[in-house]
Amino acid sequence: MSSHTSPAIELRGTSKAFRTPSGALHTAVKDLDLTVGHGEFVAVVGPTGCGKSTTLTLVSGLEEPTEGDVLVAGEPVRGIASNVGFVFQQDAVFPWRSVLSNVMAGPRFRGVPKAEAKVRAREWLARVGLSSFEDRYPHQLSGGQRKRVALASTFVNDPEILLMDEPFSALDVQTRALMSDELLELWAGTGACVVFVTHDLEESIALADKVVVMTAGPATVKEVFEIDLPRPRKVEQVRLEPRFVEIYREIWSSLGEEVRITRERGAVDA
Ligand SMILES: Nc1ncnc2c1ncn2[C@@H]1O[C@H](COP(=O)(O)OP(=O)(O)OP(=O)(O)O)[C@@H](O)[C@H]1O
Repeated sequence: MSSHTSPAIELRGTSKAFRTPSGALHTAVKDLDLTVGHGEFVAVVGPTGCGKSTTLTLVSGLEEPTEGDVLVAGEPVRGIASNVGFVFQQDAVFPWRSVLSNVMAGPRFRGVPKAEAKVRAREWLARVGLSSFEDRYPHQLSGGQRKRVALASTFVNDPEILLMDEPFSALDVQTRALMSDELLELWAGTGACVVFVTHDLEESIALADKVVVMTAGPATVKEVFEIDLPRPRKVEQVRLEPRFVEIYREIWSSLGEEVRITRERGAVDA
């Protein structure tokens, strides 16, 4: 039974090793301890290839840890749970379904009657500003609009946990800032906790309550920074504040070191 006295997500001494095609073991995540509270927005930053996505796949139940525990609401993760939503870099939309049908799909799969699923889908389409696009197909939308469909399709299922893996990295800079603001607005009303993986330190500070810096691979938590910027935030405004710049410098001095280690390894491997 899940309990609100337990954190939303807890990884304890978690490791994950993959068998490579040559038969060797590759450790992607090692002795990782991480706690995410209910309703908390946590961003995870780290050098490329360090194990950020693997950490998300462990929380999602798509992969099992080799060692240690992965708990959601105090219970070990077994398979993909229905209270977890995902948004990835690639838009997880059905190309053959209209916008409305895409947003209805999650509730329909969960057994919600068609009429009710339609009402809920329309509510979320209104919130992401796509009411007049409900009959369109994904290929008839811009990248930002497709991302809004993906967000509506995720939030319509009332997820308690939202896992996001570089969701906005394929978007242009302006659309990216708009989507970040929209995400904050959508999230604010839900009480869901978010784990948001990104390469972009500015994005992580603008969005999150906590920024987790991962080490050069295998991933483990190096440092956790509390982001004491007030909410509600607008990403384009908050990044100009002196406190933002201070936090950026502080985190970069930790993250930059791991990025350098990763680069130097790359130079040696080359
Ligand atoms: N299924 C797999 N089999 C073998 N190795 C894997 C597998 N999945 C990931 N890896 C390896 O584990 C390491 C961590 O990968 P992961 O995708 O978690 O990193 P990341 O930090 O998300 O990377 P990026 O920032 O570049 O997206 C990498 O070296 C990757 O090659």
